[in-house]
Parts: sequence; structure tokens; C-alpha cells
Amino acid sequence: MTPGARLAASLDLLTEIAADPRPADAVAQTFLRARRYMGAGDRRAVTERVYGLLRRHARLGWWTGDGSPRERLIADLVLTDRLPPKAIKALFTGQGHDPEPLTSAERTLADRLVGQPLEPREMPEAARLELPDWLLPALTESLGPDWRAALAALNAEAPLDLRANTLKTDRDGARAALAEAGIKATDGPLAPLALRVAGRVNLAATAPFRDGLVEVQDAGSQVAAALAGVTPGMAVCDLCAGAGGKTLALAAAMAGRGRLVACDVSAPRLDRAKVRLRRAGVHNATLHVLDETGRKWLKRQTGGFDRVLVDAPCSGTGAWRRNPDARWRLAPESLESLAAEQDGLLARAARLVKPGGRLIYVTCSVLRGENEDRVAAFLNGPAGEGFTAVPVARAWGEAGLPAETCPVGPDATALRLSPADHDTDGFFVAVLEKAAEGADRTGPSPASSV
Ligand SMILES: C[S@@+](CC[C@H](N)C(=O)[O-])C[C@H]1O[C@@H](n2cnc3c(N)ncnc32)[C@H](O)[C@@H]1O
Repeated sequence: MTPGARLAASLDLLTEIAADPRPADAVAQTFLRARRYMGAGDRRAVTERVYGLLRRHARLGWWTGDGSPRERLIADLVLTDRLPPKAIKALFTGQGHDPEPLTSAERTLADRLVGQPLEPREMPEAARLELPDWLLPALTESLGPDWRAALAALNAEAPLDLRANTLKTDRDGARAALAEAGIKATDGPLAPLALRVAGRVNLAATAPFRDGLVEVQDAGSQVAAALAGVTPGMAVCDLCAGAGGKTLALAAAMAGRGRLVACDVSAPRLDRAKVRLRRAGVHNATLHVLDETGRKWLKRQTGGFDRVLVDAPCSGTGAWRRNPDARWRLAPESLESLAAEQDGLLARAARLVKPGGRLIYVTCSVLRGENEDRVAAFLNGPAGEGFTAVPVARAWGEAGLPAETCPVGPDATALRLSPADHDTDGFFVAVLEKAAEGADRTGPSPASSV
């Protein structure tokens, strides 16, 4: 494809993303699948341009007066690529697959932006930080004094992290298999099975992926799954399993022994999990769609599990690096309904935990209202009766994670991971233990330390 044709394809994809309620990566996947003629370099160029435009959405919107995808692209070529208007005109020829020539308004826009910075001093803070105005207070309150750096890191490109599948290999074995497939991987942060791949690769086409030696999973997500402290022989329920990212990690920790149940309200997501579990060589997992029948089945499992993982539906603010468009799809009402859903899931999960067992609450949100506040509400309410928060450092050690890498002190009862501080996606994890039968339940209020 010519450089102009790549820009035209980028515009088509951006326009489709703007019109589609699905997340950008799902739209991009469909878009690229329908264009098999595009080579690897073309795909990379188009994806990089479109994701760049999504990461600069508010700033380009400020300069163009919330302009069309075409105006934003023209502004991006001037403000980010620093192309002079003459060079832009040479790309927008209308010939072959190039975009249509610039209109006179578009020429004026390009001329006006020459020499301007992407982020001038007078640009409002929310636009500079690529945030909806209404979300700024909740984010600054949740992220603490370094919130600017935290937000900048959440808008950077994310690396590709893999988890070595211990049902089939170990980290060195996976690394060697990747190297044979031409992929260089280094150790990822915090998680002992994490491998980090430099640059963009077509992992799905490689033998180590097809043979189930590695799975795609952010290192922070690997830590969250590890903190469940699952061991072979346990009964484990992954209540919001989705496409199985954490289910796979739990299965590997169980080494094929014990009972693993993966539930979700979404049948298509569980279908994707089924494919991944098969590829990974997992044979001890059963999947349950939580429709009416599934819910009735689950009710009969009361007190049946050593571990129940609630990887709750959330705002996804911690995963903004991977889904830069997600920030514009959030609404204040959705945060309220998510909190209610999270409370409901915690209550449902609590009933499934055996005495002496644990409930692990995880989100990929950085917002207090979905994290510490939900855990405190649970522990202080009737559903959390008999539960206490386990210190993270204890759960860390029990999970076999090296003590020297534990990011929090001995008393912390919740873990927050972030791109700025830990080089992972943003995650929140709390491990909540149900008192063993006959245990003394008196003691300090467990919620006070969350
Ligand atoms: C954060 S995602 C799970 C990601 C998955 N655990 C992973 O690691 O790949 C949250 C999931 O919760 C599911 N969900 C939403 N409401 C639910 C409910 N009431 N019960 C169970 N699952 C629910 C969603 O369909 C979604 O798949």
C-alpha cells in the first residue's frame, strides 16, 4: 500500500470505531480480517496510526473543534508527524487508494496548525490528560499525589506480556520456543512466569502459541491470579471467567488436579475460554453460563469452594493502555451500576466459599469506588460476616511469589498495581478469608485497614 492508501485505510478504521459500540480492538480485528490483502507492514502502520489518534483524541478534538476523523487525521499529521501542509496535500491526492484531496477548509486547518504544539498551555487539563471532565476528580482522588504520572502511564502503549504455561513447559522452555519462532522475550515484571515481547508480533501464527506453551496475559493479571493461592487438589470457582485469562492461570497452578469451575453470564466469552483451555491442555475445568439454569446450579454449590475468584466487571480504567477508546465510552451512571453489580457479585461469591476458604476480589480499575470502597462495604455488611482481609504480603508468600518483590508492606490488605509504579496494567486485588468453622470471630474491624 502507498503511504496515502495507508492513511485512507486508517480513516476508514477510525470512522468504523467511532460508529461501533464495540471496543476499538474488536472493531480493528473485524476490519483487518476483512482485508486479507493488507501486508504485515500495512497492518502495523494502520494500527499504529489509529491507536495514536485514539490516544490523542481529546487533544486533536480541542484543536479541530471536535472535528471529523479526517480533520483529526490532518491535525495529527501537522501536530504529531510535523508534516508541512504541502506534504499532506501530496498524500491526499484522490488518486488510486489515496484519500480525497483536501478541501479549502482542511487546507486552512493545516496552515493554522503549522508550528503549534500538540498541548499548548491554554489547553484544559482534562483534554491534556485525555480524560472526560467528569472523571477527573474521582481519578485524582484515587491515584494519590502522583496522579499526573499515573494518568500519563495509562495513556502510553502497553507491551505484550505472555504467561508460560506450566502444564506444558516452564518459563525458560517457553522463551526458547519463542526464540525458535523468531520472537525475543525477556522476563516480565513481578510475575515469575511472565515473558515480555518487544515490538509487535503475530503471535497467533507461531508454534509456541498454537501448541499452548504460552498465553497472552498482562503480568499484573498474572499476579492477581497467583494471589488466589490455588494449589493442586482444591475446588476453585472463577465466577467471572470471561474468555478465561485468569482461569488458565488458575488451571496451571492446579497442575491438572482438583475441580475448576469457570462461570460467566456471557456464553460467547466462555466459548472463547473453551478454545483456550483446550489449547493449554486443561482437563479439569467445567464451564457454566450463568443463565437461569446456571444460576440454579450455582446456588447448589453453596460452601463448595476453597477459592472463589471474582474478577469483577468494572470500568476498565486500569487497562486504558490497551483500550484507549474505553475512557470515552464510560458514563457516570455506568460507574454507579457497576458498584451495585460488584456488591452483588461479592455477596454471591461469599456464599460459595467454604469455611476457611478465600474470596479473591479483583478489578482492572484504578477507581477507589470500585476497589477499596467495595471491599469495605462487603466486610462491613451482612454478606461479609465472618470474612477478614488477608495481608497481601502473606498471600504473596503463600502463592510462592518471592518476598523481596512484594510491592506493599506487611500490613497492607489490598494491592494496587499500575503502569507507572509496577510496569503492569492497573489492577486491584483483595484476598478475603472466611473464618474456619468454630474459629473465634472477635477482633479488630477488618475493614478498617482496607
Ligand atoms: C473483567 S471481565 C473478566 C475477565 C477474565 N476473568 C479474564 O481474566 O480474562 C468481567 C467478566 O464478568 C462477566 N460478568 C458480568 N456480570 C456478571 C455476573 N453477574 N456474573 C458472572 N459474570 C459476570 C462479564 O461477562 C465479563 O466477562
